[in-house]
Amino acid sequence: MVREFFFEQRNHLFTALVAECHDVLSEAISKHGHAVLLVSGGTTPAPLYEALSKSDLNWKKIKVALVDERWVDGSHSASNEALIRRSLLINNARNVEFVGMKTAAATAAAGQAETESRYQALPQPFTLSIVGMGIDGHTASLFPHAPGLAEALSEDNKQLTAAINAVQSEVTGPNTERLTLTRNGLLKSERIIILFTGEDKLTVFGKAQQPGPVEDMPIRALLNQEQAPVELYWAP
Ligand SMILES: O=C(O)[C@H](O)[C@@H](O)[C@H](O)[C@H](O)COP(=O)(O)O
Repeated sequence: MVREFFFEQRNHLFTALVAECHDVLSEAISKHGHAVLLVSGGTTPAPLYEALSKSDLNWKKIKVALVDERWVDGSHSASNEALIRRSLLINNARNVEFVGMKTAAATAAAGQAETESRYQALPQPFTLSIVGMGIDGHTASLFPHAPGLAEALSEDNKQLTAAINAVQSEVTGPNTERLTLTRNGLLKSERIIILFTGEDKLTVFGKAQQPGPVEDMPIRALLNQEQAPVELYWAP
């Protein structure tokens, strides 16, 4: 069951979402002495990250890691690590511990083992994962019918991360080589927040909430489960 939070304006959405992220992370620090925030890339979340970077959280107690990454260098315009460094690891959050996914390996598949060991070293459960959704129903880098998807979605796959080659997707652009949290990696979060905007994506999300193959709309992996509470934050 997804708790849905709809807003008439995006600025109202981001104001509310910053407050929730602040409360969730603060509560985790109070309870566990630390918090783990997993963040996605894309064009939507930067206002959230910029506002969150100014909040008075105890950032020394927080680890930030990626939900997924395009297999490009940190200097590349498509790098999610670069997005996070310029939009979240600034202001009060400028010194927060950050765990990236990209390694020196030539491909995501070759780099996955090193990235997996980085993520296995993160405290579990993760506190909060912020994920987006593409118009094709993907989330993280779990793209419909992509090579590597079945393994990444498998309930038997205990790996936290997987390599995906999103060659079929019409939304990835040239950066099809991806490293992503798996279904089970995502469900290690105490809370998952799905963040997207626009009427078109809301229509797609409504379709994803209907019965159908998870391979057709991989965001269904987050909807058809009882392990991690999921919230949707949406505005037009
Ligand atoms: O690496 C990425 O691009 C993201 O992790 C990806 O999963 C993103 O959340 C969706 O593609 C939505 O992207 P937009 O916010 O740009 O629509």
